[in-house]
Amino acid sequence: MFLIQNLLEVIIMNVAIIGCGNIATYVVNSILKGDIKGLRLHSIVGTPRRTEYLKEIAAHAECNWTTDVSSLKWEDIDLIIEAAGQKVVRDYLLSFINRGKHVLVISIGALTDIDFFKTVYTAAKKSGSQILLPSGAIGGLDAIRNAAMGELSSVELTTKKHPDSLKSAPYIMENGIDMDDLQEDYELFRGNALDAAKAFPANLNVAAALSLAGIGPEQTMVKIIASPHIEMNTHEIRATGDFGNFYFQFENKPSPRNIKSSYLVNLSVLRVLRDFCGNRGVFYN
Ligand SMILES: NC(=O)C1=CN([C@@H]2O[C@H](COP(=O)(O)OP(=O)(O)OC[C@H]3O[C@@H](n4cnc5c(N)ncnc54)[C@H](O)[C@@H]3O)[C@@H](O)[C@H]2O)C=CC1
Ligand SMILES: O=C([O-])CC(=O)C(=O)O
Repeated sequence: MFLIQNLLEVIIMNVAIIGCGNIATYVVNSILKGDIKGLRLHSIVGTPRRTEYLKEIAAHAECNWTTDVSSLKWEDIDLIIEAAGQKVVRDYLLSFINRGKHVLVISIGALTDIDFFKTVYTAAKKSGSQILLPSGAIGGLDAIRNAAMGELSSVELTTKKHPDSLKSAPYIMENGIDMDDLQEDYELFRGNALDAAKAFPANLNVAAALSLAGIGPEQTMVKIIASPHIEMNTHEIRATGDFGNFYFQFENKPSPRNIKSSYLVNLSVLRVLRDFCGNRGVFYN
């Protein structure tokens, strides 16, 4: 086993990271510190305003910088990490896969469009690409998937976040919701995971991940609460089926670089990348 581990670690993959925000910065730091053996930083794609900080920390890495995904040097890249938002997934994921690249997708909300998901899945089977979907800010998806092998009758997610984390969401803007003077919990949204991931694209990717593991985006029910006194990003999952029922509660610290995202997401991406690179000999799911 020890020998196999060492052999696996010799295989180095060139990685391109899209996004220069919280998750991208965490991943770049992890690669540069040697926390993900098997990955070499090849390219970083960022919007001009956001690249400066990352350029400082990656100053000594021989890394290509670009502001445009289409200008990546494809032939040298093995793995692409999307840490930029659902639009990037919708715009580019299929082209990555058709080129045979492996892709880690963190903005899973884009995959709630089932026709898009099927197209991506079919293309990946054809090209041999692996699509890595971290569980992100939640967990328990193994239990959801297990339960879905039988009759999984209901899956519900209740997400509670501070209004500051939610106020730039399209749903808030479009409905002119003012949360500045909120004194108590306020239910913002009740609907399915498909609509939740669209309405709160930077907040409800968890709903998408949960739904794809279980009974799908249209059947998975979501409640979103703005909570002015809460300090943690809280996600509660309830599921019922012929197995019985379960309840998970996640009380996540917000990431220091982005209060919208839980720090657990960064750890989840790190863990998936380590597993993918074979740094661990055991596959957990
Ligand atoms: N699956 C999950 O549990 C979670 C998923 N997410 C997703 O991860 C995404 C990233 O999260 P954070 O790093 O915390 O957000 P962030 O806002 O700190 O960073 C996102 C970065 O992507 C950049 N970006 C946007 N479009 C781009 C493009 N076309 N090319 C290059 N860069 C682009 C932005 O300028 C920004 O710097 C979120 O937008 C959200 O969709 C976030 C938290 C949990
Ligand atoms: O980080 C979180 O708590 C959840 C989140 O933003 C998302 O799912 O997009």
